Amino acid sequence: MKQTLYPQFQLLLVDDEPSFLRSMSLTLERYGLNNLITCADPRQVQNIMAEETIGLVLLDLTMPVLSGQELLTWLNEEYPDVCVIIFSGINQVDAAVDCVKRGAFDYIVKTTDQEQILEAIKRAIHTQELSLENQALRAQLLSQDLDQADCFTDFITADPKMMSTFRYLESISSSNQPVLITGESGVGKELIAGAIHELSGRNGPLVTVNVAGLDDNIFSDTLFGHAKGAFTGADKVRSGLVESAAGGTLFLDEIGDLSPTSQIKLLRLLQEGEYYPIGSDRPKRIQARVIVATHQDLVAQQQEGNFRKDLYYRLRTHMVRIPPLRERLNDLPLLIDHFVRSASEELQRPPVSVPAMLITQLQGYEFPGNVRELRALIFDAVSQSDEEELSLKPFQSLIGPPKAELTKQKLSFPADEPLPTLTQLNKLLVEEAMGRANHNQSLAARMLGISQPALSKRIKNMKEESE
Ligand SMILES: Nc1ncnc2c1ncn2[C@@H]1O[C@H](COP(=O)(O)OP(=O)(O)OP(=O)(O)O)[C@@H](O)[C@H]1O
Repeated sequence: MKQTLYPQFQLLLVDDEPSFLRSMSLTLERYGLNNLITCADPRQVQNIMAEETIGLVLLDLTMPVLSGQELLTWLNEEYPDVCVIIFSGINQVDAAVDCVKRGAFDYIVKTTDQEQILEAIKRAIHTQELSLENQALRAQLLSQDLDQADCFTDFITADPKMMSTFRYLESISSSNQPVLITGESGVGKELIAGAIHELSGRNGPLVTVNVAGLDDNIFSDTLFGHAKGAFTGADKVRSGLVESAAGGTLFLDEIGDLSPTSQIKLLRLLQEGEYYPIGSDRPKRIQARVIVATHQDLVAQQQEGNFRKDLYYRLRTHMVRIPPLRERLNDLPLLIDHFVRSASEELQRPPVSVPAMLITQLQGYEFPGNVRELRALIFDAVSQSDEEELSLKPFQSLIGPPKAELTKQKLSFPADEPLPTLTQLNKLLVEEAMGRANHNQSLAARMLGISQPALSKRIKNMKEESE
């Protein structure tokens, strides 16, 4: 019968002492870790890595010819997705810190008891499995229908709505018409602008201008440039950013904040394809595609008379809305994993594991700052974490203190009375939470450990049942 191998990727055990290799492989196999390759010659590691599918390397620190440190540095550069655990005969803090800085997942002293060694290995396997699962999911979702999935790799998502947005953006990639990107602050509009630019295959640069707070003179000067002597201080010709973006893309961020006069100039630029540098009567042609973004509701802005209707209609030829994070909570695990990895890399720390309850609890949070807020929280949490688990401190004020453990004593059911049904208990809990939260559904949902839409559905069902 064919033996089942575990884990799904191979573990590579490298040590110049054959006796340690033998005893360690026996121990690992005894605990069901049988997908193992051993190597007593560190010079062979490069070949093995190239030929096999290694997910975790257990590496001896002190070896002749090629030290564990050298190999670790090489592995971290060539195979950054592979976890490396360092084994060493020496119990030295300096050595451990150095290895972690070089990218080791953990540092273990050989004399440490076997349980501890196995725990570290299991943790590394778990981290690696999650990461492979996430990679596979993304690859599957991205490759399914997209022709240019590479252009979207910076935007982490597995959300079906975002996938159809990506497909739409692919379909308009060769258009010269403007694209309007809407969505709350921090949802990733700038990342999407970058993806649109890449998709277009234009050779010129992507030039970004935040137009919020620019008065009309600065807007015109920044975008269109000026002729020599156009105004006091204009002692030489200045070409504007429209010209810098020639052959590429001009991305105007925060377009909802554009002044009324600048709105007319932008409309003319889009309609005529021409502009005048300040102080010049010779028009220039725009040779860039324009992308604009805003977190404002342009329809409401228009109705209030703050944004020109004709400009809005010109801009919305191609329009995409990026949903807020609370509308695509399924992306939370992917995003958390991504930010934990980038934060660990940036802070030069081994990756920490993420407590599963964090994701459940964050599903009740509104994320007013969207992905930008999540990113900042994770970076803060990684910097405050101990070696193994992501610190929950930065999340405490959002998700509340850890839930008190429910004990039988706290729920008292008199033995001589019938038990309440689950439906009754459900109703009681919902009513209690809504009362405590002063009828704020988001807050109540957080107390109950469910999402706000899930609570809203329950309340609706309860109402229907009581009618
Ligand atoms: N889906 C995502 N995957 C990875 N990182 C993301 C994602 N969405 C946003 N980010 C990150 O969150 C931060 C904010 O993103 P970005 O600046 O693109 O948002 P925005 O919608 O343009 O915000 P604003 O309206 O405030 O300009 C950036 O650091 C960005 O890299």
